[in-house]
Amino acid sequence: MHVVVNAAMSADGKLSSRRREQIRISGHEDFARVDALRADCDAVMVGVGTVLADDPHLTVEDPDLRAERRERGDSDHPARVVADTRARTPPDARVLDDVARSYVAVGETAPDDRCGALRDADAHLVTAGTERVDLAAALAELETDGIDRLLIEGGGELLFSAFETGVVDELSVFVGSQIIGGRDAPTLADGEGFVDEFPELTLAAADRLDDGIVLSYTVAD
Ligand SMILES: NC(=O)C1=CN([C@@H]2O[C@H](COP(=O)(O)OP(=O)(O)OC[C@H]3O[C@@H](n4cnc5c(N)ncnc54)[C@H](OP(=O)(O)O)[C@@H]3O)[C@@H](O)[C@H]2O)C=CC1
Ligand SMILES: Nc1nc(O)c(N)c(N[C@@H]2O[C@H](COP(=O)(O)O)[C@@H](O)[C@H]2O)n1
Repeated sequence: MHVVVNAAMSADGKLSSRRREQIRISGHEDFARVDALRADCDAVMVGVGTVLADDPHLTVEDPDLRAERRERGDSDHPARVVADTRARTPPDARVLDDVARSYVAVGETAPDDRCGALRDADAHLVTAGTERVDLAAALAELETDGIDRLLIEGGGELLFSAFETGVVDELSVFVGSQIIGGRDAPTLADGEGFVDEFPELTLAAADRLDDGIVLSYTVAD
């Protein structure tokens, strides 16, 4: 599976504020770039923290991009995937609506009643890991379902795990022109943090967009 990470961060590296509410960091051009990235993927993944904070939809906005997907035999929208160990995704979350296929990756001890409620909402459950969703195992399971290209959009906890697990092939990050600040505000990679063996990136491009810049990297194996 090819895994692309995309995020938007402030000039001081924050994905949102300490209130963990969605903040518009990207401008129109960057949102259009993200829409094209989504359209190029088989699935878009976020952590349950982002679902609870933002209630995202994770679909493709541009009708032309949807038409191109149909022309190549794909559904209008990529599938949505939530990493959610304890099955906390609300069954009425937008990410579970019927416009696209939805997966929730849960842990082995996720409560049966909450898993049942997610199945009732037509979510496809993938079970992997105990303390936290085992990303490598979950992604391997998704690959058997035809997901070959995955976009992970955040938040900071999930992105750290993705880098820690070594599943990321590419990173693109829009750096906006504002300061958000806050020691508890989410950053691109939160989690425990690395103390050595830092994932190494190769800068492939730096493109000015809106009032910011998109940095595109490949990730060393
Ligand atoms: N600017 C941007 O581009 C973006 C900003 N955001 C912002 O980020 C914030 C949310 O980020 P954050 O709070 O870090 O939440 P995340 O979306 O990263 O979700 C984290 C949660 O996912 C669950 N999870 C399951 N498996 C794993 C795993 N293997 N590794 C890590 N987490 C796992 C955990 O909950 P559990 O243990 O219960 O499973 C964890 O607490 C919001 O404020 C949102 O607005 C989000 C996306 C993009
Ligand atoms: N690319 C980007 N730029 C920003 O400024 C953002 N705040 C985000 N946030 C992410 O987009 C998701 C919302 O998706 P929908 O519009 O609902 O499809 C949100 O949950 C974050 O993942 N992204």
